[in-house]
Amino acid sequence: MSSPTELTAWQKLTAHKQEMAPINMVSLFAADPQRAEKYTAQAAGWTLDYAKNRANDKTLALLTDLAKEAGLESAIKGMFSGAHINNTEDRSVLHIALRASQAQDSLIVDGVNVLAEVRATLKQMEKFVAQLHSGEWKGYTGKRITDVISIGIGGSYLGPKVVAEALTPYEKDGIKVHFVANIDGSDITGKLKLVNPETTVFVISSKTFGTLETLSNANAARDWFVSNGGSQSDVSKHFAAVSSNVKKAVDFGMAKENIFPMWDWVGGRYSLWSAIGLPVAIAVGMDNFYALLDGAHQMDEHFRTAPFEENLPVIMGALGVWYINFHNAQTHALIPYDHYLRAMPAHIQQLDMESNGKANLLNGDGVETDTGPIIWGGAGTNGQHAYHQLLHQGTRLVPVDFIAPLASHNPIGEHHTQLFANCLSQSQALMVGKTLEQAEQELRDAGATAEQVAKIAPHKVIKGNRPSNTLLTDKMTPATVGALIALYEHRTFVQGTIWGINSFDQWGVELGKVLGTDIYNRLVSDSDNSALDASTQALIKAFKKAQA
Ligand SMILES: O=P(O)(O)OC[C@H]1O[C@H](O)[C@H](O)[C@@H](O)[C@@H]1O
Repeated sequence: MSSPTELTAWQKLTAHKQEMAPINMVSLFAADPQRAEKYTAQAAGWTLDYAKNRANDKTLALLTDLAKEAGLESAIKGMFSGAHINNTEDRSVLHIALRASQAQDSLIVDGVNVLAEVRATLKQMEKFVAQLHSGEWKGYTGKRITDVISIGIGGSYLGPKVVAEALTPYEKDGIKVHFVANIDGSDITGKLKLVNPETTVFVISSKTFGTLETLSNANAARDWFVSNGGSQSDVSKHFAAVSSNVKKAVDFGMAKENIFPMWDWVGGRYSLWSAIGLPVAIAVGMDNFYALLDGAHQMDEHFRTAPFEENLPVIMGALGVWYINFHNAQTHALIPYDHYLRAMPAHIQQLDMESNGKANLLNGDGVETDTGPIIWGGAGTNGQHAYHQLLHQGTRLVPVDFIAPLASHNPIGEHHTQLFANCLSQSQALMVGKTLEQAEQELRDAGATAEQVAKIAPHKVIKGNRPSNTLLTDKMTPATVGALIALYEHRTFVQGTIWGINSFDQWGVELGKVLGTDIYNRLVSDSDNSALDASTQALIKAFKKAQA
């Protein structure tokens, strides 16, 4: 595809931006009493309120046109039918298949019924999880398993960790799940201190079984295991793997039946729905894991079938494009008002930034527009006492997604009502702001002198007109958490399709890996570094001096 800037709708949106410039959101609400109702859409247990955006009916119609002109309808069909939409790796993109296997019999891709493979793997997971929880699975001294340490990084870590945390209220008793990712030895050292080799199982999650961090941590875990009572022949009782590289996992010492398959049509950052989600299934049980898959499937079906005007991923994706490309927004914040979802921004950060951090169109030409924004965020209300100042009065436009459940899993005192009030007040404050007159009046009411009013009031002005979406659900359950993450996956795809980029490869990650190996070799040898830049040479020297 050629640049989206050549699309008619893009050009109309450029002109429309000028039309909209003098209009603020408050006046849009005043002009249309139906606005809140009209700009609300629902799917898979979630309600999206997108009324607090710099958009009117014309904006939304043009954004829908843009998505259509960019080929989103056929891109969605391509994804759901298993077309090789990941064109640089010549692969299908089928995370949707991982959550369709309970609802649909077959999906034939490249001659194979991928849903049959998915179902077989789910059965294998069921067995493993049941054996662990029933105590049938025993450690090398005959004791039942009390702890599982999941070792993986990137998509083989973030998704499972974030979902396991999000589903804390659903944790089953008896087995505690821990996560290790970083090559920093402090990570695994800290976790190993918490567990006993006799009662611990390690799940090594790596699609490639070739990722440096994961292999180093897996080796460290095995060394710890055999130097704390276990023997080499016991390794198979205490180690399982999730990987598409069975040979490497067997070479490590895993029993074949404890290796859970993955497929090249699942991208790392979309893999939590596969056996990469095994730690989640262990933590909350297979019943809840199936509910998670089902929630995501509900969102898939909505995305696949709902008209664009009512389609949550399309609305959110297109509005994102509106801010990134027509208002120069550089970042996008996710603020969950739910303690258990506090790490969600980190998962969506990988999902979105690794997917849409691209500068080439599908045909290889350079893009002419900005693509993926910087995704960031954190739990409300904590952020209100940290970075929200910039959201309200900073010079940058930061569109925000507020995410909140209507009911809490821990309804003590007035906590949840206060939490929810804060969530609503933030989106309201971002939109409404405070005028100079209001600030002056406020100061006068508080007894300030005329001089104080003149001095302080300008600092209290908040321009407002800052956009946000609010996503509400009754309660955070396995199904609603699944649907929420699927919503962001599809939103990412919508934006990538509008920009004409491939959201499913990640070539940019490779250079750092290659150079990392090169520098490592230099740190452990007396190599001639004179050809390197002076800064890197000096830093290598500093490290070597410290080791001497
Ligand atoms: O699962 P693995 O093969 O170990 O990969 C782990 C991670 O490594 C990479 O560097 C990729 O950028 C991620 O997308 C991937 O999830």
